[in-house]
Parts: sequence; structure tokens; C-alpha cells
Amino acid sequence: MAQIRTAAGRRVTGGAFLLEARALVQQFPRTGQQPLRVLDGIDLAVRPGEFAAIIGPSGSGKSTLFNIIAGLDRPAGGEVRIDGRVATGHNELVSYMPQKDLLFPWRTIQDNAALGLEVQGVSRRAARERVRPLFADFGLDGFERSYPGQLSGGMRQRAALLRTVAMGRPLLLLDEPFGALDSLTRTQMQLWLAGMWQRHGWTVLLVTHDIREAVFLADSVYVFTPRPARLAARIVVSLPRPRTAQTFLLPEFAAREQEVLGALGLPAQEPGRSSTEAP
Ligand SMILES: Nc1ncnc2c1ncn2[C@@H]1O[C@H](COP(=O)(O)OP(=O)(O)OP(=O)(O)O)[C@@H](O)[C@H]1O
Repeated sequence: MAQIRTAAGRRVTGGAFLLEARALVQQFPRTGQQPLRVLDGIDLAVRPGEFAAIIGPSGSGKSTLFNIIAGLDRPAGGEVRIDGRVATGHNELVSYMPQKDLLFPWRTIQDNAALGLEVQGVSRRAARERVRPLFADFGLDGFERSYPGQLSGGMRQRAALLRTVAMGRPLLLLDEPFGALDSLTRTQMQLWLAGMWQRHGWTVLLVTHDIREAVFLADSVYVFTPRPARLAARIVVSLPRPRTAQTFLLPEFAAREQEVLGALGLPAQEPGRSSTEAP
């Protein structure tokens, strides 16, 4: 198969799916009890350049799934394929921004951003050179030498995302990147991320509790049942791109939101009311 270069610069084979999960099962041992089954046969298929979102109740197993895809944990059953190859451990094509991707308060923003590359063995100087051109796009120009405590919440999340993207890996796993932000900042970040995705051609798998966020950003939304997680629905969102503040006003936007609510087993909302978090 021909090799193609992703926006992030890595070579992938150009198969139909960059990420596939097939019949994924995970369970954790419990003393004196049956193991806790968390994932119960999850199937996912994400195309190169696709924005996919996962939404599901708290504790349903979304972070567990990310830990498996990122190679931090092994599944009890099923398999993950990345770029067509069965993934069993740390994968050079995956960059993971966990729920609590804390910046080190004693490092400047540029040194926080460079950290992922340094861990990969790039010298601090070379890593700084690599991350510097990204600062403007991430709205952090002029803050390279600031410390995390001097930045707003939204800026800190953009810095953490910059660190993830700077790894130059084609598949980004984002676990509730905006969960802790106030609603106005979160909306601004969603608009910004939609623009960045459009420009950079990333492949993204996003976990969120925010139905509005999932529908606004994604091409497809995977809805999980409560634990043990199964797939309640895969909802295709064919809202026009680029997505902007106007997107929120489209009738199809409201229709897809209602569809996700329905798949989560939640009552439909009156038109015009802003939505909502998965429980
Ligand atoms: N290493 C582990 N050992 C034992 N149990 C675990 C482990 N990791 C996760 N769990 C359990 O698996 C379940 C799913 O956890 P997980 O963090 O994946 O859920 P989640 O859907 O990401 O939740 P949230 O939306 O609240 O972040 C929880 O009941 C959790 O306690």
C-alpha cells in the first residue's frame, strides 16, 4: 500500500482507517468479587483526518478505552489496530492528552510544550525550536517564557494541547480537554479547535461529556451505554465545514443533539434550550 505523509509529518500507510477497535473488552480484578467489566465489546473505526467523539455516562469506561488505545494498558479481549497494525503497547502514531494533563508550574510554557519531545530524547534546545512556530496558532505568542500560573484556564489548556500536537503524531486522543473550563471559554475553545482541525488535518478522537461539543466538533459521535460500555449508537454528523458560531444555529445541529440525547436515554429537550452534559 502506498505511504502517505500525514499533516503531522509521520508516514502512515494510507489505509481506510487510522484507528480500529474490534470487540474490545476490559475488566479489572476485585478482591472477593467478580471482576469489574468496564468495556463490553467496543467497535470503533476512525478514518485519517476524521474528527470522532465519544460521549457516555461517567464511569462507563472512556478513559479506560483511551488507556488501551494509547498502549498504557492491555485489553482483556479484542484488539486495537493503528494504521492497520495490531497495537500492543506504546505506539509512535498516537499522542494522548489525558484528562489531567497538568503543566509543571516551575517550567515556562515553552519548556512545558517541549516536554513531550524531550521525553522522546530530543534536546531541550531542539525541542524549543520545534514548538516555537506553533505558539501563534495556539494563541500563545508572547507567552513562551510565562509560567502556567500566569495564564488563563483556556490558555493553559491550549498549552497542554500544544505539547500533545508538538509530538508530531497523526492520531490525537483528547480526554475532556475543556471539561474544567467555564462555559464561555469552552465555547471559544471549541470554535478554536474546529478551526485548528480544519487547518491542520489532524485525526482526533475526543472524549467529552458535552453533547453540544461532540456534535459541533465531530464527524461521528460514538455514544456509550453505562458501564459495562457497549456502543449505544454511532451518529454521523454531516453538518457543513468549516464549522463556525453559525453552526450552533442550524436545524440539523439541534436534530443531531436530540439524536445523541435519545441514544443516551435522556428525554428530548425543547427546541432552543442549550444542551447539556451526559450524566
Ligand atoms: N486500573 C483500574 N483498576 C480498577 N478499576 C479501574 C481501573 N481503571 C478504571 N477503573 C474503573 O473502571 C470504570 C471506568 O473508569 P473510566 O475512568 O474509564 O470511566 P470514564 O468513562 O472515563 O469516567 P469519567 O467520564 O467520569 O471520566 C470505573 O468504575 C473505574 O473505577
